[in-house]
Amino acid sequence: MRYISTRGGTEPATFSGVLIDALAPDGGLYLPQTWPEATDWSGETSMASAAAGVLHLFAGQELPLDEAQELTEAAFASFRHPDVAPLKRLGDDHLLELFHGPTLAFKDVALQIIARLFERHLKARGGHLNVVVATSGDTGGAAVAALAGRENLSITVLHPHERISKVQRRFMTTTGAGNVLNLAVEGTFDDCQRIVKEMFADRAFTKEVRLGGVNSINWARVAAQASYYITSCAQLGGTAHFSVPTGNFGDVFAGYVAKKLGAPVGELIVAVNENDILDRTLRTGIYEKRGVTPTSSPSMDIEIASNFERLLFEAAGRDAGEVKRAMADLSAYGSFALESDVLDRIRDGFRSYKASEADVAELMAEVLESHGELIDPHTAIGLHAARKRREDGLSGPIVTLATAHPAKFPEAVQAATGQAPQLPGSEEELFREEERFDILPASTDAIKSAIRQHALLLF
Ligand SMILES: Cc1ncc(COP(=O)(O)O)c(C=O)c1O
Ligand SMILES: N[C@@H](CCOP(=O)(O)O)C(=O)O
Repeated sequence: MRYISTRGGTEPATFSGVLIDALAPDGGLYLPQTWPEATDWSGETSMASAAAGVLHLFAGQELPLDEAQELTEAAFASFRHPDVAPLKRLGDDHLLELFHGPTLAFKDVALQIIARLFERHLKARGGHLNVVVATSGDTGGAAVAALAGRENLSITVLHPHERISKVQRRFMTTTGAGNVLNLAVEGTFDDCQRIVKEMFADRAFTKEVRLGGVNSINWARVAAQASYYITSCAQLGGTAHFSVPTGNFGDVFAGYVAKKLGAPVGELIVAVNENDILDRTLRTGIYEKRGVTPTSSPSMDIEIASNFERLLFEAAGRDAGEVKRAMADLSAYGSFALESDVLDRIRDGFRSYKASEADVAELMAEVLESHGELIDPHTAIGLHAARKRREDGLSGPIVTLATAHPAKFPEAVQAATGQAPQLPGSEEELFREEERFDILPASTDAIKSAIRQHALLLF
């Protein structure tokens, strides 16, 4: 299996190459050169086995199946639930709980795997890697939990200053590990992501510090996340639709990948908060930036949905020219227009719904009252969209991805429900440990020099 860039400017790369590169050298995102033949996943109810199967499919002999299985079992050993991602029934709704990992969000699934893929790669090839990650709250914590203290790896996390929850921040800033650097950027998540992409675009810098990435720009992230779509369909015994709380479009794109691999994934519902750029795009065909508003679901306060580029490439018949045109328009004018045939192809598999802040609070309260369960604001947005879609006539099971534990957003959950969510287990220690982070302007040069200094201390 080889990988190509959505912008068409790179030689086909190997799975390891893509794992280490993260972003393609031409600024595009990697995708398999061709999709593998569809597989029958109907018996695949185990997360470790599904994830191993997917990784082996995409890596081929670079990661034999038995080694992949060992790796995914080790990755999920720290999860609090024996099923890793249990599927739960709530009246007419299905919730896929993806928050039983070390940092209580779905990001743990792929990050625990990627850390082990990196370690395996560095053991075989030598050298070190300075990982950089942009976060709107959850990827950062999951990456820190997965990489803190690992040999030959360092991690720098950029989060938007004062735009994430305290619990999210503490997951990143309290490890005390020497290989972790936290930078609070005076800007939005989109600024953090832009800075990461600008650093990757500077090939001299990338080589100098051996830059690595674990955001969903990294193909291995998206591939690993396809596994829970596969296990959900297997557990439900056939076709399932999915409602996905969406920001950077990585998770919902993983559903598209699972479908490409042969899993009976039905419709993919893009559930968004008041930062509704994706909903507007699916409705009008115009992707247009209007600025980001802070909401009670901060992880989804995103305007540049990085992985939409992968879908655009697919829907445009893999025309890299079309992708380059759209991305150039986005940076020059803050918007781009989809051709009508491209929009039709996207609408063929995807629908979108937006939840207001009032919808989110109302639904959190209703779920507590009707089912005695607390859900987090991101999950509430997914559930809201699933219910709307059912009202609009979609039949068959709709699985809502429960992407975070309610205790990551205690203020929002308590304000909506009157109940304070409890952190499971020893995470309460989070509030005893001292935080370590520096505040920096949203300047790529300032971040680069912080990374250089950190790397010099370590390697
Ligand atoms: C809790 C939570 N829900 C939903 C999302 C959105 O996922 P994606 O960015 O893959 O669209 C995120 C951020 O990634 C998140 O942290
Ligand atoms: N919501 C994310 C934003 C980064 O998304 P990623 O999937 O590209 O890592 C977060 O919580 O950090």
